[in-house]
Amino acid sequence: MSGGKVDIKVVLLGKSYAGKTSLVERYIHNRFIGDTVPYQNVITIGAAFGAKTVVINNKSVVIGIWDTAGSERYEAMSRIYYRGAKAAIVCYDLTDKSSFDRARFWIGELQKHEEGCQIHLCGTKYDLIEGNPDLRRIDEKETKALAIDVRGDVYETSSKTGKDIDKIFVKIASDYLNSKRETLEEETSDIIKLHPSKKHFCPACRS
Ligand SMILES: Nc1nc2c(ncn2[C@@H]2O[C@H](COP(=O)(O)OP(=O)(O)OP(=O)(O)O)[C@@H](O)[C@H]2O)c(=O)[nH]1
Repeated sequence: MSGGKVDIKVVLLGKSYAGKTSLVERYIHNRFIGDTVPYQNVITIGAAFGAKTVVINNKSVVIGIWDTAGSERYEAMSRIYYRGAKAAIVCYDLTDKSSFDRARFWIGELQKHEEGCQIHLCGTKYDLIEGNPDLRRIDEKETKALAIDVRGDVYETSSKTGKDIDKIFVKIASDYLNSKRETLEEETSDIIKLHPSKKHFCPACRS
């Protein structure tokens, strides 16, 4: 997709190496480049943009995804990219405790500056802990508590296997459609209040 209208802006935030680019690659192109390309060749500089159309109940939603650079060197730039985002996927590597601290940092930023942005928590690299639970460094209870705190969802994904990646974007698209429907319903009820039916004011009808 190129040059088309985007319905909803989504931003990915998180520590460098947390797996943000891999998540977008899996979602948009259904591929995992990790096994074939050395990490130095895929490190994000600034930010990257991609888009995908989701269809829910015959309704299309174009999701525009900003994949920000995790390196602290680009922190100021990442702030520019989350402006106006309707949803944020805050990523942390399930095998790296420090990546969760960084996720908390980004959540604090969003809460301070982007009130209207729905936050989703995303633990990455689930495939690594699946066969070896000892590698898990981030407690599920802690992430669930944080998700309740931010009124968002928490996902544990793998870009290698594709686990739960589509789910995040389907949820974001459904939330968008629901909020659009609610707005339409509110507008319709305002119109009805402003323009009550003529019948109500018809003297002949009162008799
Ligand atoms: N096993 C496994 N490795 C992953 C997964 N996701 C990402 N990786 C690896 O983790 C490393 C970092 O992934 P990236 O997607 O480049 O991380 P990033 O968050 O975009 O990093 P920056 O661009 O520096 O912000 C790469 O070597 C990936 O192959 C996953 O689900 N499973």
